[in-house]
Amino acid sequence: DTGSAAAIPVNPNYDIAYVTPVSIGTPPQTLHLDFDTGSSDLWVFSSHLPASQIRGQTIYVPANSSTAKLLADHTWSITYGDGSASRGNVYVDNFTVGGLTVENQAVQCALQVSTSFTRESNIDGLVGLGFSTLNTVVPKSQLTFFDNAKPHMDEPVFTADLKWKSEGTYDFGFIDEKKYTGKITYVPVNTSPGYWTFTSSGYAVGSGNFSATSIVGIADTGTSLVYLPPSILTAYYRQVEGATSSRTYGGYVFPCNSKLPSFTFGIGEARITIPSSYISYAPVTAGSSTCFGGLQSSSSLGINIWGDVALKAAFVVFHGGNPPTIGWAKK
Ligand SMILES: O[C@H]1CN[C@@H](c2nc(-c3ccc(C(F)(F)F)cc3)no2)C1
Repeated sequence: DTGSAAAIPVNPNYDIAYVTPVSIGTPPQTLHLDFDTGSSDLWVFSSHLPASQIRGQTIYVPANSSTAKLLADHTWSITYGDGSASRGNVYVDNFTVGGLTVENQAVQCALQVSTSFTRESNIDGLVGLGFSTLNTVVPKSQLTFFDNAKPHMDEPVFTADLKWKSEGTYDFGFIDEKKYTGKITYVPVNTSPGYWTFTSSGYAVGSGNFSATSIVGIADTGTSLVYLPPSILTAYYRQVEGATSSRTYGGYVFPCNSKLPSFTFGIGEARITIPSSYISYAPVTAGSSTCFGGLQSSSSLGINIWGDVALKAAFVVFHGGNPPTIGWAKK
């Protein structure tokens, strides 16, 4: 089996997150979910939520699905990197992404979501594509959509082709040669942390020399920006007129009309270059002439994160073989 579905920016001006249409249950209920390789819970806004916590999201109503079954006495609770959170109970139902169906997928129904989820009216929930060891369902943890689908897939892979301010694609079960140029460079993945953790071979700022240095980080489709060690940030932003690390805005900001260098990172011998336009991420507040950078410091996170600002510069293969690997190609 294979599947292919759109990755649609939730905001027309800034790539805060991407959502993908999925079908759940019988008859199918279509929701738009944020595919997140940095977590492993599949949860949705549901009919169990108080109306006060719903603001335009589409909800999943298990009672309206003839194939929904409650997973009795199972609950879940999750908190994301930005402090947003949700919790609830668990059903199993048919779950389809771009023509690829998993029967008896655990669909975690929200009974409570934090205000940041309520405010994000274009996200109806998340599909975790991390390793199933991170799933929060108790007393028995559940498998991700990818783990459930893998045995039925032509190849045990999914690919991310995210795009700057436009619609990209998530493919499941096959690698579309038309979506990239040159070759795909695969590197090992350390699955122990439960994320797609790999080691980049170094970086370069603009047209400067490549600095060969191992950067351990995660490929996280659910994170908007790139978070790297302070030394790399200093090397980058010292090339940007008027750039400062702002306590007010919680990161590097600069005048929106400043000229920005590109940023290149290494995958083995291969090089992926993030264009400067991706790094001038967004005005700090609507209409401001001060912009927030797409590269920020990971010093407060304890982990380096290659989020959407990096991922959308490449075609990325999440290969769920034994052992799993991650592949990067230019496009
Ligand atoms: O936890 C790490 C795993 N991947 C990262 C992630 N973060 C979110 C997220 C999505 C939507 C929202 C909200 F709608 F604004 F509330 C908040 C966070 N999804 O994946 C961080």
